[in-house]
Amino acid sequence: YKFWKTQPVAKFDEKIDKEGPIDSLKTPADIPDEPSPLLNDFEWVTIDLNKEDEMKQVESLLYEHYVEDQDATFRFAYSSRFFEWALKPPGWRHEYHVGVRVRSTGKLVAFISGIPSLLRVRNNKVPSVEINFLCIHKKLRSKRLAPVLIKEITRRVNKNDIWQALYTSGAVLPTPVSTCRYTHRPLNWEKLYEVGFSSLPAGVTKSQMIAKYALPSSTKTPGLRKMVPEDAAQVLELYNKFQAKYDLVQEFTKDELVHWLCGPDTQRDLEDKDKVIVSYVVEQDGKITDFFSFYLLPFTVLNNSKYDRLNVAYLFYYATDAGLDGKDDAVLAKRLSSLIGDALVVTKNLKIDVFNALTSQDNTLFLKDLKFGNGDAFLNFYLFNYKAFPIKGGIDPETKELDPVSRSGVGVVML
Ligand SMILES: CCCCCCCCCCCCCC(=O)SCCNC(=O)CCNC(=O)[C@H](O)C(C)(C)COP(=O)(O)OP(=O)(O)OC[C@H]1O[C@@H](n2cnc3c(N)ncnc32)[C@H](O)[C@@H]1OP(=O)(O)O
Ligand SMILES: Cc1c(COc2ccc(F)c(F)c2F)oc2cccc(OCCCNCc3cccnc3)c12
Repeated sequence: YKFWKTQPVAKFDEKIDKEGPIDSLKTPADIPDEPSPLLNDFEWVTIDLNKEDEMKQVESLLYEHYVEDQDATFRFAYSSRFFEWALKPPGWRHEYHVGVRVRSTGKLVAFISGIPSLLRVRNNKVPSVEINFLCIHKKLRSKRLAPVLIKEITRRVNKNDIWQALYTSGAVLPTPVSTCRYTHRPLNWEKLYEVGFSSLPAGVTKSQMIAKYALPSSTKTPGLRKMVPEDAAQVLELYNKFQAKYDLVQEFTKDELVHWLCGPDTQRDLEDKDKVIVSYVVEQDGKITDFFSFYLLPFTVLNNSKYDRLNVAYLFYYATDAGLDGKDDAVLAKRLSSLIGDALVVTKNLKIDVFNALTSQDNTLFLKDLKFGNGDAFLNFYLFNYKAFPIKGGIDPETKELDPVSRSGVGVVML
């Protein structure tokens, strides 16, 4: 850890006595006005995501060079439409969209991004940024460029008097504040089998697997309907009450909640199947008692003769007033199984192939019941320049199996 050893992050197995910033003596005046030097052939740029061609360049860089599964069978296919949502929430800043170009050709070869976020870590409010989409062209890997990108976005963020960050990664780095497990609920099992994601257990036929994952064609929750921006005040109140139980939470203004759950203004009138974010509420007697949301982010299927794309939905934020008294988990589990069960029906009808969820939030209460299978990968949550006691990730630390009893303290969902 030649780079991470030099950063204000908790060292591995470091015992901490209290929670809070690690470095807290700097002010923006201490921060350099200039970026670190790059190798001569390269130059720093601020990407202007309001320019279609620059948005396209970010999309293309990540389309070819972003996160793959370890067998290099699938790669995330983030689109410009997704970045309009993920990288331009209320309060977004151009300077947090950092690129590296080849000086002579202008080719974009690296990117890293940040968005402003007000975190709550247990009882402390932590103004921060969420760092995501760190990507270096495959031909420029293992040249220590990642630390340079991380230092540059840190410099730009510090200049604005922000000193903490939240990020996730499959990579193991010093030091996760929480670790969650990937889980998957097949919707189109046959396609998952044909692309090599799902396997056929011994002694089971394909039609038995297809029957196992069958779903009703319509939802069952009375009062379930699509969310509209006018619902935001009630949804925000419900979200805040429901998320109060978690240790790591992203706090939203009403405008931020509308952005994250209803999408950018420009995408409001799209059909659900073309949206990046889909949200539903349950309204009973004029009162919103529940909501759920999921985002749509496909995978490119690498070298498969029949399919080149996998349609994936990811569970995003949800809440129900069934769980607010915190007394009876059985009532909460039953309500969530029914609610998220309807989310499966909605995504199946949108021709989604698999519905993904982490073991965060209250998910371990319903994952088994709804036939989510455990993935073989984990997502680590990290805080930059902030010491925090470990936060439960919904899995048993030893066995890595789901932990429906102590559940998770992670309320935030990263894209
Ligand atoms: C206050 C504001 C603070 C803001 C900043 C907060 C921190 C944000 C941190 C970033 C959050 C990102 C969140 C996401 O986007 S996670 C998604 C990351 N992107 C991908 O996985 C896409 C495909 N992979 C690549 O593009 C490259 O492999 C990347 C760019 C990932 C590394 O490039 P490369 O493979 O060419 O390596 P290197 O030679 O340049 O550098 C090697 C050094 O980099 C450390 N490394 C490797 N992978 C990661 C990683 N995912 N997070 C943090 N550090 C990482 C590694 O431990 C080593 O350091 P050390 O072991 O020597 O110490
Ligand atoms: C990613 C991901 C997976 C992998 O899922 C599949 C992989 C291959 C498939 F063929 C397939 F059908 C999957 F569903 O299952 C998940 C379950 C819950 C949440 C998941 O990802 C949350 C979004 C992670 N942000 C992207 C990212 C990923 C790694 C590091 N940094 C950022 C995932």
